[in-house]
Amino acid sequence: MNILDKIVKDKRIEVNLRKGLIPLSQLEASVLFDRDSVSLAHALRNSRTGIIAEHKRRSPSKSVINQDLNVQDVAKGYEQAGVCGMSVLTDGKYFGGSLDDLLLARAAVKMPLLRKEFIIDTYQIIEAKAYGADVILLIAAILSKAEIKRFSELAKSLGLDVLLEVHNEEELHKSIMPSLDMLGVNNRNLKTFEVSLETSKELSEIIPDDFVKVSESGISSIEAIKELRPYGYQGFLIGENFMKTGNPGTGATEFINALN
Ligand SMILES: O=P(O)(O)OC[C@@H](O)[C@@H](O)c1c[nH]c2ccccc12
Repeated sequence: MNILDKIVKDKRIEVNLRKGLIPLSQLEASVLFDRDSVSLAHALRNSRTGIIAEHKRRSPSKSVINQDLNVQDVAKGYEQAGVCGMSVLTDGKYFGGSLDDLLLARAAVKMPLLRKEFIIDTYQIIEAKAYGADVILLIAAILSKAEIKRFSELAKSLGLDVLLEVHNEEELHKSIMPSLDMLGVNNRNLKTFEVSLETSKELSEIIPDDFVKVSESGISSIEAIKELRPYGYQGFLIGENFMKTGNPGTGATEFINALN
């Protein structure tokens, strides 16, 4: 079984347990459930730099990245750096994240927050809203076309933006629909962990212009961003390159200054 299948298998068990712990009605009664979301797609369209910075403690491909930081400090550092939004990993088993990380980041900053999660059930979208997210990620590799439609329409009805992630042409063709705001091309193959910016370049041509294009993973230099911009990318999702340092906010500031 490849790692992605394993993650999804564990996720189904986890979500079923969560549903038993916290009923939907309780999530919907959360204070944050009525909060007006802020749009990441809008921020990216109006940005000169387009950086989305991620909070990621560890990953299956890298194991430990940085376990010593405080998510609120990281969030504030990113916001001060002037990033367009922050991605918060909420998967515990493989990435060392949690919904509490999302909640704490929400308490610390006003910028758009993306719940970075393997979403396989509508329950997780209600959770995302209840814990303060503005954006959800949907991964085409683990969803059917009908699920992408149902999940993205639910997210839109809650005022959330949707970032749909693809890795190849087939996933892209299956996914194009009006209920998506942003199309992300993951430069890392989630099944093999191989990283190549060529993936973003190749798929850019077939992404319709109505979507904000985001290039994800393996971006570690200003040059990479300059290389990707001519292909129409307005968003760049960066995790490890910032998180591996003692102060991710400083890393993000240097990056943004160099791009401006
Ligand atoms: O740390 P990187 O290489 O900069 O990558 C960030 C982000 O793109 C990556 O964490 C990611 C992209 N898509 C995902 C889906 C699930 C978990 C993680 C991811």
